[in-house]
Amino acid sequence: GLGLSKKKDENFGEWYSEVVVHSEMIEYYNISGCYILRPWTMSIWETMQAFFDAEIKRRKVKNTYFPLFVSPSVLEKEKDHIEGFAPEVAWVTKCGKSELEVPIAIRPTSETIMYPYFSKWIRGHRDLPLKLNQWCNVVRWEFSNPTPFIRSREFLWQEGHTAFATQSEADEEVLEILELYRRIYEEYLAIPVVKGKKSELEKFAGGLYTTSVEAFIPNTGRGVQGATSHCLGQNFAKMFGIEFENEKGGKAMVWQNSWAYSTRTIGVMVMVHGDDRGLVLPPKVAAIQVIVVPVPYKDTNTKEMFEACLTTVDTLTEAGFRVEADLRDNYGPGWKYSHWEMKGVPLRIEIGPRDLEKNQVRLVRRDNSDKVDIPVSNLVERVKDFLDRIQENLFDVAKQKRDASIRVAKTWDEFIEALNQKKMILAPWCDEMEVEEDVKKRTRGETGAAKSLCTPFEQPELPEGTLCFASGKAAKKWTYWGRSY
Ligand SMILES: O=C1CCCN[C@@H]1CCCn1cnc2ccccc2c1=O
Repeated sequence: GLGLSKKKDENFGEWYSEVVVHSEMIEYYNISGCYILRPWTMSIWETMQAFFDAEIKRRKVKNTYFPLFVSPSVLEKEKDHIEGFAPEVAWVTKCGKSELEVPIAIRPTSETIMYPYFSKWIRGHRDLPLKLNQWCNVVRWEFSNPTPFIRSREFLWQEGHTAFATQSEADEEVLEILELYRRIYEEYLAIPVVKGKKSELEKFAGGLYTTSVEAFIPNTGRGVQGATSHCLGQNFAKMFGIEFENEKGGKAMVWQNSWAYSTRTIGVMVMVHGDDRGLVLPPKVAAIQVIVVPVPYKDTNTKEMFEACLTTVDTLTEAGFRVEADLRDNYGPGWKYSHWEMKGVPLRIEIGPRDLEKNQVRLVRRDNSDKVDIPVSNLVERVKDFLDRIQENLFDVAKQKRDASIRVAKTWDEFIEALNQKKMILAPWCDEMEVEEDVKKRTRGETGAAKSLCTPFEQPELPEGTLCFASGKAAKKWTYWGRSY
């Protein structure tokens, strides 16, 4: 029947699995770690894609499409780039009944697929900057517990790959793209994120430095890397011989970036905003922002009521909202309320006999259940106001909960205490890699070790003499730590 059998605060993992299925976003698939993305998911993905694609096109990034398959010699071009990831690479070893001479890898990311051609296409400084992006799927055959959207063996993403003549151009773009990722989370998904730099241990090993937007799930006390924007330096240029003749006629290697966000964003949204009645969609990404439900009484004139519903749909559609009416006569209003609440539709409009008489409608908010009767004459402006308030409120509530989950820790004991209370920890750190490795060892447990999440660009004051929470050495920076997905 309708309704969730698990509560968010009691059994988060099962609550999450139920919500993504009952809201008709996901269908489980008979291969572990693979999921069917249903239209309710794809419409969210497409809304974010429309925003991001338009923004990168404004920045003269061009979309391209490279093959899914990569040969081993190319994939393993740079040992240290691939070694940590090798176990996750999926291979095609046969077709039909015959073995392939040479196995072929399925792309887990496209650096090694693209960069031989960057080398071929980039000859002179006029070929720069080269800015390409592709919207595609990637495959990483992970073995840690699969979770819809958050950790799947195949996922959709965009991967941007750019090449510049100078480091400063690359540095500038890294942060421009990171700001777009912040906007996706904060302005579309209504999720607060921290912008920062990854540690040497957590960064993309093939790159120079990694920046990221970090989200947090208060219920599980886990951080989640929301999106990444890497400066690759000249590392891949050296590997693949990507050099150009500069204005002075000399040879120089290019400076590169790569950046991505994926369908993981959607899982974070479900986790942050969902409640015990199901999904809660921010209006900006909701496929249906307003659902109109007739509330017929025993002898009501349903014809007049349905007409009022359809007129409401037309008026709001013309005003630019995504609105539908549920006029199915095989379900009652109560069933419809639960159904559309489970699917997270931000605003419901009820039209009953009394509403018809008074030429009004009832608005019901999904986020806080507020309801108000409004005259039909004010319909468009009140619906716009309600949807804007829902979008803001979802962000404000999520930010309040995230901020309440942050603890400052200056000593190891304070750190462990906060970790056990499922907090995101801001701690002064000496920035030594061995110390971070030690923290991982000392916090290893059945729910996973703590790791650094990022060093926020917004650094609080670090008084002279502040000591590292883990090593006792002189602290160099404030860094966020926590368990993570
Ligand atoms: O994040 C991004 C942004 C988009 C382009 N790629 C970079 C870095 C990807 C790092 N990575 C991540 N998993 C992998 C898994 C198998 C093989 C290689 C890799 C791998 O290189």
